[in-house]
Amino acid sequence: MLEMSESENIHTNSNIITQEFIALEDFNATGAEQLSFTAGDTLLVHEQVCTDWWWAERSGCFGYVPSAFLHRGVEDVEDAWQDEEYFSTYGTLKLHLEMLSDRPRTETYRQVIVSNSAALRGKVVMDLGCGTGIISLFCGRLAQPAAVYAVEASSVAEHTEKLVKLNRCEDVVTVFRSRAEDLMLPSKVDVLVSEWMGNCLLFEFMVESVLRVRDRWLKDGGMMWPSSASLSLVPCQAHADYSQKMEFWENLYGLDFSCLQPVAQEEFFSKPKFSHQLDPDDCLSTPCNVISLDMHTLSVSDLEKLSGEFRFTIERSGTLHGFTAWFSTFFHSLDEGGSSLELNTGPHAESTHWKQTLFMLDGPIGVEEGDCVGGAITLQRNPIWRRHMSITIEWRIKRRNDPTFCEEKTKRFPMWR
Ligand SMILES: N=C(N)NC/C=C/[C@H]1O[C@@H](n2cnc3c(N)ncnc32)[C@H](O)[C@@H]1O
Repeated sequence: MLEMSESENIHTNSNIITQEFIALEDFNATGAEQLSFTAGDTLLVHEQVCTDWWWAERSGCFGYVPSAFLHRGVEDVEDAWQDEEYFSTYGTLKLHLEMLSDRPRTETYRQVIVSNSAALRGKVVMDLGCGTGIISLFCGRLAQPAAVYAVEASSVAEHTEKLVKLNRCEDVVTVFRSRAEDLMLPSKVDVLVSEWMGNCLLFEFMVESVLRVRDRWLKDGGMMWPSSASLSLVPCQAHADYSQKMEFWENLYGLDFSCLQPVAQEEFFSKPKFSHQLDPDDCLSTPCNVISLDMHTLSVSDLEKLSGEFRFTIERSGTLHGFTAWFSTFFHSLDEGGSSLELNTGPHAESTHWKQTLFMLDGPIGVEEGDCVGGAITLQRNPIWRRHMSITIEWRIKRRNDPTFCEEKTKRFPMWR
């Protein structure tokens, strides 16, 4: 009769396993014995040959894969959406105060309701993720819709009920405390309005909830507000950030702390910096739209990976420290041929609580007027942590005065996992 410990040794050789893993990002094999895969693929790992390389299978192909790119299956992650934490952050007033204090944001939504007030008469509106209900109250007070469904999953909904009564909208506005995806409604809606935009447009991925609710509850021909959204990018200088976080270590009270610069690079510049206030004078080129989303046709699966190309001509000599991104959203008119309204969170518009997002490169690059910076940006949703993504920027620099020069690099910025 084998002792328990002996039987364990026989059956659990620490290397031989057969376990499903999910690819966190793309891997392109550099040798015949390696196995390529795409972010989100499921791989069957047969043997953890060593710490860094495992023997795995995908759709009948076998090969070595880098273990750092893999994560145990989603069932392993107790809460891929982190809803507990997410909705509790919206349960207090702090974030609502910040959003309500953002005048350009809130005023744009008010303007949308005012300029469509006649067409909203008798319509059914859903305000998805209504928070304190400000957009629903705009509808109830500035237009005459038949009904407004104010949907809010967090505990702030208790306050929303009181605000609806206090502002005499209870006969039009109904508050539903629920995740919008779980709603059972009396009818489909004519208009689905939501303020869902996160850092770099998509962070938090509340947009997935908006699309799912659109597919289930928006009438054919119904209106999405925002109707479309775009992500803009510009090559930029960031002398202040570079000096405060990197040059800072070179001469500290007469001492040399420069050996900490690689640590500073990792700690301060390996992730995007949000709420960055880009000075228009630090734009090295005319910004360009790299991604455009049509909210009437965008699908949830499109959100996994979105990418766009760019090609900038440097318009002023300076230092390329990185790229800055921001978004705009557009609100089409309910009236045929009516003009759209825009909420622009860029450096040339009135500042919003989002400000902009700065992506610092691994080292400043001198650029001259006429140089060309081309490349692509890819927003890759995290296959495990569903509210997160990584942003990869590939860029190459061609110099006007030196046709033989061509520097090509790529950098991946997790936001935030
Ligand atoms: N990040 C920006 N700009 N706005 C975030 C706005 C988020 C608000 O919408 C609510 N919310 C988010 N997702 C859902 C959902 N699926 N169902 C119901 N309520 C939801 C949150 O609790 C916040 O109050």
